[in-house]
Amino acid sequence: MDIKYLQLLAKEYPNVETVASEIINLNAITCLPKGTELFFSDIHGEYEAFLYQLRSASGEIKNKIDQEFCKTVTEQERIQLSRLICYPEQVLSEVTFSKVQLREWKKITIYRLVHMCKTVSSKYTRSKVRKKMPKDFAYIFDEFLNVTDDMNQEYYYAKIIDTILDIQMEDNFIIAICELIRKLSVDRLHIIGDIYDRGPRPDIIMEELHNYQDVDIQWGNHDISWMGAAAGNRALMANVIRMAISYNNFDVLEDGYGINLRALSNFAAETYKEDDCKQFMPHVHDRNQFDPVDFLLAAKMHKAITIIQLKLEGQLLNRHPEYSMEDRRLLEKINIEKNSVAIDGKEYPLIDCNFPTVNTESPLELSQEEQYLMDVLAHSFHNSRLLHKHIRFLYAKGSMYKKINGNLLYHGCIPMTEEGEFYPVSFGNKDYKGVELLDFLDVMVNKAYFHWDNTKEQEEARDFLWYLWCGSNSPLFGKSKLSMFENYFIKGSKGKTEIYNPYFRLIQQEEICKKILKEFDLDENTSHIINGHVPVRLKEGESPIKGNGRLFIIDGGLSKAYQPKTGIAGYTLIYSSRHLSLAEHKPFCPEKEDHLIGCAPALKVVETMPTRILVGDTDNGTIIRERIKELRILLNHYRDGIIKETKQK
Ligand SMILES: O=P(O)(O)OC[C@H]1O[C@](O)(COP(=O)(O)O)[C@@H](O)[C@@H]1O
Ligand SMILES: [Mn+2]
Repeated sequence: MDIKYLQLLAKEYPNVETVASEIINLNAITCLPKGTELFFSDIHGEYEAFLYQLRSASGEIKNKIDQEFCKTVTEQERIQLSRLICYPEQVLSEVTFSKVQLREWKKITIYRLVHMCKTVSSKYTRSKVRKKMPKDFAYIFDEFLNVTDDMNQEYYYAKIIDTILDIQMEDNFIIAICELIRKLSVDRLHIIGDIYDRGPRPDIIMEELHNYQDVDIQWGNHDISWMGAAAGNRALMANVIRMAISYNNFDVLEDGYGINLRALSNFAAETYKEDDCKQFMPHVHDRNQFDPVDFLLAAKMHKAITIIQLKLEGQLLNRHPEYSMEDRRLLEKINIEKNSVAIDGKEYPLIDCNFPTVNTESPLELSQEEQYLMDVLAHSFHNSRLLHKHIRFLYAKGSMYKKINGNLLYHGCIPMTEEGEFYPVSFGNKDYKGVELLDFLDVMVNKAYFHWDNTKEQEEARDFLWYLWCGSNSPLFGKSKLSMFENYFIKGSKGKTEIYNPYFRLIQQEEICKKILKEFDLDENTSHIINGHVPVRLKEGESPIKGNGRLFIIDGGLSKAYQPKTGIAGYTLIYSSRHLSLAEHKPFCPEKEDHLIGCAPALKVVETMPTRILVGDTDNGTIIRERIKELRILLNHYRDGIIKETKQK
């Protein structure tokens, strides 16, 4: 081993005693049960439901409360305790007792919370628990968690609680301990893409994730679309604005990210003055808390930005014949005299033929006003601090795929041929497929945002994010086309079908799932693939479990817009030291008083581990063993006098 590396290590562990105690500590950690991992996908801006599922650890907290207190505490009180752990500020503000009763209630509540905290921390080392503790109460928590049943200790414990109440710090204490219980209930969070679009406030979700310690994200097509918009791709800027307006989500744009929509609003009101914009009515009414927008004006803005997007996409496709998507330059395929459009060789009548800004000579050219309003929007995207904070976070924690503890996570698919071979996708002069394809795309995604030199290469990478959003060979999209134009302008369902990549059919076969796992260098007999992207239509008898349990699709429709299709409100996957379970969520209805009672997910164990999984069996266990090896070498170097010890005072 490199002596220079050992000398660096010696700075952290300067003598035999410090090395020895770290070796003992690390060995002990490998024998603890592995922490619980929670998997989410396709959150789609539904911040209320997501925050509840995250804070309740997908029902795990209530289960633990039931296990601990089912014999001594009523169901009603157990529900109240779980609600308190999720939303302490709110529950504390709601309790109505007399002064004496309130003190009693708070005292008992603190005892119960401390008990819960001990239960959920039992899997971790003291040091790990300390790291998760809110700083303000760290000392008291430490005392509580390590108190024994000895009589004097009990007295000491009661004294601390009385003092907390006497000095009126109990609410702060309760809020802090609830946060600690939540943090200890989930060791690691995996987000398998699509945080953005459709639902009202993805920015609030991003803020919550930003404050979370251990999280990884696998980018979804909707996330990539926002990343591209933030990187400066104007077609994607138009796309994210169009999606937001189509769901009447002005708050995320204006209040959340400070995007200035005034130029768009003025332009739309003027240009589409005589147009009822029927095809462009937002899907949702009354959504915005801040500055609600007139519904008809929203429809006009929606149409205005859609036309701009179609122009910008056409221009982008002109720059990139290699995408082989000329057939998507649909504004050029409109026949104004006949009021029709040619798609895939067929003529379809248009249901909306009012295109006041489209110049038939050069349909893809922006009018002067459109150009101006795009400049205004681009300026906002460039300068939104919060947007860039969130996008940087997506980059820092995100990737095209992740391998972790025997699971392979990615949002959409690995493009395949009908025969089940990895589909080769050409970029430049090279073909990429399988794992190589995803690795290559990861580099491209990073280039698009982080190379600030505005070279042609970066421009290409930025345009490429648009391809990842909707290109047929994009693993994040995985469909033959995105029928945006067709959905707005063609009547009925003809010509609108988006055909899924063969992957989505082939994954029913265990052999195909095993082939993918092998491609990613994972054990084909024990590992799993976890995907999102395609809503699982439970209502129609579809199952989230594919390939004989080798693959899970956990997009069950957290997005409200998709719940009528799926019949439920999403899945989360929970991987504890004993089980892999699917939590099937019911729609989140905060307007109902007892919603948290009806809201508990149905839990289904999909795999029981042959023996309890320990930290030593995880990826982190491998890293720890490596570290122990290095520390042992350092220990020997101290003993042989090759490296000199520094004694601490
Ligand atoms: O239902 P919406 O929000 O109008 O969006 C429909 C579009 O969204 C997509 O499904 C892509 O989004 P997903 O990644 O969530 O599936 C397109 O294929 C489709 O055309
Ligand atoms: Mn998706």
